[in-house]
Amino acid sequence: MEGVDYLADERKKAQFDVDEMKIVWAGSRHAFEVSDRISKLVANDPGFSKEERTMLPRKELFKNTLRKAAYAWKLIIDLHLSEEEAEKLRCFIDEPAFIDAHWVLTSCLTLIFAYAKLLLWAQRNNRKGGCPWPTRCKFGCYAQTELGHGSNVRGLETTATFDPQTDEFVIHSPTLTSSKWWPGGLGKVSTHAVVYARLITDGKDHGINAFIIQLRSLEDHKPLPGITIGDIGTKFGNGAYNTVDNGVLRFDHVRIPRDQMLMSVSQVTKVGKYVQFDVPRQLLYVPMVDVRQTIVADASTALSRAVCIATRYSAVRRQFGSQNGGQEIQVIDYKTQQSRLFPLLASAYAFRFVGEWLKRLYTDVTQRLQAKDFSTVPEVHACTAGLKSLTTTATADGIEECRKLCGGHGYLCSSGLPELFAIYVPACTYEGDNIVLLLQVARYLMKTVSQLGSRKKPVGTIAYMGKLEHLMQCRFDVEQAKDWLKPSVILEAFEARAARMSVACAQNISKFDNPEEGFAELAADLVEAALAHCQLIVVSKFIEKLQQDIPGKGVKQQLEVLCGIYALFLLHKHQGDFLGTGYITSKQASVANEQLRALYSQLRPNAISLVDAFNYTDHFLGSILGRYDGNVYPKLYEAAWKDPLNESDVPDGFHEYIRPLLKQQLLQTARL
Ligand SMILES: CCCCCCC/C=C/C(=O)SCCNC(=O)CCNC(=O)[C@H](O)C(C)(C)COP(=O)(O)OP(=O)(O)OC[C@H]1O[C@@H](n2cnc3c(N)ncnc32)[C@H](O)[C@@H]1OP(=O)(O)O
Ligand SMILES: Cc1cc2nc3c(=O)[nH]c(=O)nc-3n(C[C@H](O)[C@H](O)[C@H](O)COP(=O)(O)OP(=O)(O)OC[C@H]3O[C@@H](n4cnc5c(N)ncnc54)[C@H](O)[C@@H]3O)c2cc1C
Repeated sequence: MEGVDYLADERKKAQFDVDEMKIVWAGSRHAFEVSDRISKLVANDPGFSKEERTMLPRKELFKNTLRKAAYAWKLIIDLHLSEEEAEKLRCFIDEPAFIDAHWVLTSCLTLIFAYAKLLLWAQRNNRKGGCPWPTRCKFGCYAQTELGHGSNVRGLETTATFDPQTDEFVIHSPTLTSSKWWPGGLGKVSTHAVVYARLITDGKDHGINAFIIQLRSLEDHKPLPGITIGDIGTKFGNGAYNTVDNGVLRFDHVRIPRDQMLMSVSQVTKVGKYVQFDVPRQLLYVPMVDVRQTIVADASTALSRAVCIATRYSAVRRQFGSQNGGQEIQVIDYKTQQSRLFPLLASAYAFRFVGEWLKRLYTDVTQRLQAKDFSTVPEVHACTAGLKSLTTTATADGIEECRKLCGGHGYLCSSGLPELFAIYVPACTYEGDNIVLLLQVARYLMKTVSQLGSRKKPVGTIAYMGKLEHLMQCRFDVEQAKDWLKPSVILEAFEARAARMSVACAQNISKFDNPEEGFAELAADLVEAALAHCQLIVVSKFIEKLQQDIPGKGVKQQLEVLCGIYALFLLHKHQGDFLGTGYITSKQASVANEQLRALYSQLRPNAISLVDAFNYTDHFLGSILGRYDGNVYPKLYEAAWKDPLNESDVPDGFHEYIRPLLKQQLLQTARL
């Protein structure tokens, strides 16, 4: 970095080896090197400039995204980038694009293909030597959601009716509400789609299945006969997610060959016989599990960006307290600023580690699926659904909090925060609404509690339920603030809270004659119990990370501080749960808060270096407030003049609208 470093004094305060922390954040030395190299490649290439993105009209914006995607594609080929490098390229280009759904979702379709040797379509194409979907010469999207049906997948209306005469399925959108609505990449780019539709043979409805359907001509890109496609319209925020062509799609009796059904869970034979395989139907939902775990991994990236911006700016910004004409106080030194900012910094690290763990859990389940072992599917579904919900809600709220932490300047697009929020906030909705997903976790927990008496021992993330008797009775028996730093103490507190909340829900449900009615009535409590369970997972994975060998001067100590802040901040925020379930007393809660304040003070000198450890380029941050060198004011001033409104002193429309008003006012004044 060239020029004066206005944050140099802050950087000198660090009590740990920042370079080693960069490796912990990246996951490994290799991951760091790839990430560092690719982020610099993107930052130094004017082809990936993000300037003016928030000022472009939609059509120009979208065209620019197509240009960037094509350019990225060319780089991947010319530079022979590996999958890992290409994935980093996608991340650092930092522009949601039609291609995201293609990359993310088609990769898990590969899994379905690999798993299901039953896939006739794939077999046929392999025989010919051609490459079946997914391939880089076609663009795909994931067309599940409809105008009238999103969360309730079983309620989808699109039909796939088998015609044994021609050995084809007839794909149809019978109502307006059955129009596919939202799929990213569908509106203007995709040539193919994985379409979820109700399978009908011989007049019988067999529920939802997936089909691969060509949508557009590979010659002139026009929709194929019987297919209507378009973009669904401009979305929230300037720039932001408007780079993506979320689309609408209708079918008018479109015919596709029988072998374009994804026959991983069931099959339709040539004579129209429906055969269900001896595998769970939930395998059809595996793509959602895959994307959810990716979203968890991405949450730490989005949150850490916002936190990096807010932390650097909080060290630059000064308000009040000037003595004898000296400098005012850095806002980062206010305890209120620390109590809002540092838990977000700790959350970014916590989400990083839980994301790494979830990836391993997901890799494990994919290997098991190939060996036809479905035993861990329910747990992986609960973990991906719950952690997707927890991390995206906290990240979206956290980005908005960072905007507020930056005062008025945070509201400027040049702070990078409004666009980051607008791009990120739909993560709370896509790939499953966050409340709907927590209710899935709650179902899993209620099932676990109901099976506790049986011989089935709870394992994995619900293993703690196996010691329910102890967790229902134990009391927190330490008095000193520093006791709250012991991992065993923290863990037991979170386990007892989660277990007690689940058991209370189960007991209340059992008071209803109909358990489904009880579940519906108690849904709000169940969501809180599910959240408590998910928070326990995040805390326990952070603690597990600390049990590893972590090299580098002071690195482990900083992570211990962050872990303590994450856990004690949650304890403070959800004090009602911990007190209500009777595990701690109000005195102990207040002692925990005392410890939390002490941890904020320990973190303070390391704050800037802890965000430097994310190793983000200024290009990726896209924020004047978060600049590495802290040179905020001159750059804000300079940027203001680049706004199109400042191209002339007298704005367009002045002579047309304002001047006549001024004249009128002058006349009125003269008359008086
Ligand atoms: C890197 C970022 C890129 C970002 C790109 C973003 C692109 C966005 C794409 C999308 O948004 S795609 C569309 C995503 N849509 C959804 O997520 C819909 C949400 N709804 C659902 O997932 C499900 O319908 C449901 C709400 C989870 C379940 O509904 P329902 O109660 O009707 O149950 P069933 O469907 O009958 O399921 C019963 C049984 O199945 C288990 N289960 C549910 N989902 C899964 C799953 N994904 N994996 C494994 N198992 C699953 C569920 O727990 C039940 O189990 P049992 O209780 O019977 O044991
Ligand atoms: C940017 C973006 C990209 C997307 N990309 C794709 C894509 O590529 N492919 C695709 O198929 N889809 C896509 N989607 C659609 C997305 O998956 C759905 O919008 C999402 O699953 C939520 O469903 P919904 O819109 O039906 O919400 P709804 O279910 O209608 O939610 C509305 C409200 O009802 C509540 N609610 C719903 N059901 C329950 C319940 N059982 N109990 C309690 N409360 C409930 C919710 O919490 C929410 O508050 C995308 C959406 C967005 C915003």
